[in-house]
Amino acid sequence: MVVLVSLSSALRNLSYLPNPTSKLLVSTKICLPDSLQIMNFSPKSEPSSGSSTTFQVPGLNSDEIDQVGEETFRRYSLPNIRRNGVGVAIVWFRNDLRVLDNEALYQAWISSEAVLPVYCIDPRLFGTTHYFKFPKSGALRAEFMIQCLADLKKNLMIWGLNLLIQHGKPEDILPTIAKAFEAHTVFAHKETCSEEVKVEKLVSKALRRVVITQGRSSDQNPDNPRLQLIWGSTMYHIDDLPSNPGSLPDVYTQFRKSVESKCTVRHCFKLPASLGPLPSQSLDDLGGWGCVPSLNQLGLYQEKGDKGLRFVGGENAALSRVHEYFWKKDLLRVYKKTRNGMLGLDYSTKFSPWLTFGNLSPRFIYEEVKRYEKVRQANDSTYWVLFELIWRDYFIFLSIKYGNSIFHLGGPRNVNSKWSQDLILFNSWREGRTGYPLIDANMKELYTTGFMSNRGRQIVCSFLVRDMGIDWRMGAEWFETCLLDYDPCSNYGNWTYGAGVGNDPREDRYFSIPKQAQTYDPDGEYVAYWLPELLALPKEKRNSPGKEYIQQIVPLKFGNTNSRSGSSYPQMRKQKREHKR
Ligand SMILES: Cc1cc2nc3c(=O)[nH]c(=O)nc-3n(C[C@H](O)[C@H](O)[C@H](O)COP(=O)(O)OP(=O)(O)OC[C@H]3O[C@@H](n4cnc5c(N)ncnc54)[C@H](O)[C@@H]3O)c2cc1C
Ligand SMILES: Nc1ncnc2c1ncn2[C@@H]1O[C@H](COP(=O)(O)OP(=O)(O)OP(=O)(O)O)[C@@H](O)[C@H]1O
Repeated sequence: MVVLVSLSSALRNLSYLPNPTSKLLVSTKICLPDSLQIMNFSPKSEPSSGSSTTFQVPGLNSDEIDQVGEETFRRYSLPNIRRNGVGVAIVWFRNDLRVLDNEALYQAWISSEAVLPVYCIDPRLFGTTHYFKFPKSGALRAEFMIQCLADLKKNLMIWGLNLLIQHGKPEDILPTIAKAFEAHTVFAHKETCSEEVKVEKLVSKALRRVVITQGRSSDQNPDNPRLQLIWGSTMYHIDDLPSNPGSLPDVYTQFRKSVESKCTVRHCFKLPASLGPLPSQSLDDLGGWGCVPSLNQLGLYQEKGDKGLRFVGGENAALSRVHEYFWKKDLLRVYKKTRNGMLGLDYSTKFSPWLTFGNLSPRFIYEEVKRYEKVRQANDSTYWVLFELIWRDYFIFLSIKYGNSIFHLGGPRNVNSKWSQDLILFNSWREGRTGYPLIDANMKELYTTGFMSNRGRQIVCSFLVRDMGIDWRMGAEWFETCLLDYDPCSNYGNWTYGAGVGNDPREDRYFSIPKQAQTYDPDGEYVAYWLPELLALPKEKRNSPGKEYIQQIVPLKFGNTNSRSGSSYPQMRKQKREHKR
């Protein structure tokens, strides 16, 4: 009856089904690409200059990851809860690839007798970016997504369900499935940007055309399935905001103070003992459950990077990273002091890729911070993780307030500036060949791993838009391709902010490279890690190697000295106004 079997045993027996209650599941295999058949977690210690190994995030082995998953799910289980619904409900998984604190999944379960979880591999995700036609999803992010799907399928099976994986547009797939399964509702999480909202509208419209006749009594159920959208991506719920998103303050600090004083964070949704059963209908007409795709099947190829961070996708890895960062390594205690680092696993939480795919709920992080504050200590650092998550909320809500203007050149403030689209300059930035080690190292890290620190992102953004004068959207779209944690709201929100077309009260944010290097990479450890040719240089020369490195492609806007001391630059006046985020 209780379906919560050991994650370790489920992994070991990937081809068997842990839930004996479901007829459909018997003899079904989790169909995984070869690269996922054995997830071999091999944690390594911290990176150091010159080392060329990859470092897995989280740095736990597979048994530890399973154990953390099991313990967390146990803490969040609510075995006595009863469902009271009828018929079949569909869960359309989008950027909410988790079981815990997933309100769409919970609502589907409570309002039905059987739940069918579905994921659509939408070809539009693998098209090109809007203006500059870069790949819309780089191979690293696609690989992370594949891992998320495999992990979700596994967790759903543990809870008595499965994941139907289909290739195609949700507006084509969901109505067909709703019809075949006579579903009364498709539950999904609401998104905010126009591309995603457009798909929601198309799905909703297509569902309205589906007429379900069989087995329904008209007084109990509507004739056609409906799309029920649920809010679930932010820490503060949209319905709890002090005003509707259209009237929210433009400036972050005002937004933060307002939500902190007037709102509370809702509790996470707990889990019943089983989410099953699945609907009794056969999936034969749909070709079975579908496979977790391989990178090849998505038309992508990724050379294996041999250094830097390697994130593991999925909810179990996400929960394990929270456990590792907060409890095992006790790093939450010092987060505020370390968060501006650039090298290694532990200077910051690294939660962002899992937040983007919804493997991790921000409310869960909030509850873990509060638990840590009770059990261990509360200080500036414990608060600061929440402070940063409010930045994330802020950009999500701003995307509602400002709509498509966050993607436009003039940004939300419709600023009219001159920008260049010089491809020689842009490509030198993109490929890490600018002649500035701090820029080049960060861009190589992004390309190799799909990740870059927040400090690095601010520096390379400032360099591209302020020193090179390049159209900020080129930078934003390259980030869209490469980042594992790419999220339209945070990405375009931060880029408009950095380019001076967003809602930053300071319009002249300039990050001086020599000053940044001196403060955040004083011994050149970071640049030498990504640019091993600098290793042989004395530490103080690595960020200002002169002729020992490639020629600088542009001078810096406020002086081009690479002196280690930041105090004598003509740009100091500007630097004092650098916004410390
Ligand atoms: C130009 C630029 C582009 C960016 N693009 C993205 C993006 O596409 N997706 C994304 O998630 N973040 C983006 N960020 C924000 C930030 O850099 C990353 O969230 C952060 O580096 C992720 O690392 P972490 O999880 O270790 O962060 P931590 O420092 O540990 O912060 C914890 C969490 O707070 C949130 N957070 C922190 N800083 C920000 C911020 N400035 N804006 C929004 N949320 C924040 C993230 O969810 C993060 O996981 C961008 C920043 C810049 C300057
Ligand atoms: N999730 C998303 N990720 C990236 N870009 C998005 C997303 N959602 C919407 N956009 C962008 O929003 C814009 C669509 O808005 P709009 O209709 O104003 O554009 P458009 O008229 O096609 O663009 P333009 O007139 O600027 O060429 C596009 O730039 C599109 O790429």
